[in-house]
Amino acid sequence: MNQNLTELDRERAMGGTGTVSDREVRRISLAALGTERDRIAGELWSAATDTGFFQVVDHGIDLADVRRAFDAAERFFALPEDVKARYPKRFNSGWESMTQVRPSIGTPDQKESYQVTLSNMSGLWPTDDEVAGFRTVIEDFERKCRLLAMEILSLFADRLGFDREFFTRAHDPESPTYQSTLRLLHYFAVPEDADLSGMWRAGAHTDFDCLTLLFQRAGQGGLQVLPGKEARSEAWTPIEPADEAITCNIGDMLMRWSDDRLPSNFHRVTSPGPGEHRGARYSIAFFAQANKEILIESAAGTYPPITAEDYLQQRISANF
Ligand SMILES: O=C(O)CCC(=O)C(=O)O
Ligand SMILES: [Fe+2]
Repeated sequence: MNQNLTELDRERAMGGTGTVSDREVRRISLAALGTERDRIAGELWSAATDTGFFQVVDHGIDLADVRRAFDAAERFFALPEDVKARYPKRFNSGWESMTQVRPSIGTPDQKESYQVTLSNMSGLWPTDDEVAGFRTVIEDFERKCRLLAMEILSLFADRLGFDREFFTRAHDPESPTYQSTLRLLHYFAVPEDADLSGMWRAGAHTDFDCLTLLFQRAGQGGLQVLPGKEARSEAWTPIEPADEAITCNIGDMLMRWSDDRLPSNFHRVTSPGPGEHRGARYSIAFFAQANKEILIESAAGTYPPITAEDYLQQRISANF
């Protein structure tokens, strides 16, 4: 059922350049999660309610696993176009190149992506001859990201008055209705003489999901964020990429579920400016998106209830 999504109106209004503003990017260590759960939950809640984004370190995903996933992604994107075209995007799985047009800016993101949604991968995995070991590495990384995302969401569940396993049940990977997605992203290198005016590597948007884990590589900057509460300021803060930190975004599903207590935040990826590094940029995002049949309800009635399936359908069709 189609509803008029306020998120789309918000996004359409966010196409300007805005300004750049330094803000503190909170880094939260998860090392003591076993013994200091309440303290860490408090730190995450405070960062998330203030700004909607934060970084986690000591998160339990080994750097070697992150590097293996990036290596697999680079080998996939290095395939000839006609090979990648054997695995075309189908809903939120498979490969696409320059087809995502954000409602904010109306021009295609200057990137290609390959998405993995476990319930919808039939015929979409490259063969071992094309990219050796790809499926094993990526499935393993998806699982590690999912477990971490569920851990972080369980800390929010406590504060929202949900039981600790609430989000884990809502993101069940064994179900054919699973729709959480691991997305590999490749932003193209930019030739010296290219005119980039009006072009974005990724136009301003909020994520459709509950929580995003975003992995960036040192030296490949460009991500800028705008805290949910300060969206009107259009003052964007660059996030310095670091291999060991995961940048976390609250997405719109969780904003709805929390009656806006946890604001989603706008973010975007700029094209290299004059004198900036023009090489390729790779990133990986895990989107925790509740299974299709799950009803996203806001207790105080800020939003009408909607199934996660309808919600995602509408957001995806506004982008592709
Ligand atoms: O590549 C990035 O740093 C951001 C990607 C992103 O925001 C997205 O795909 O939703
Ligand atoms: Fe995003």
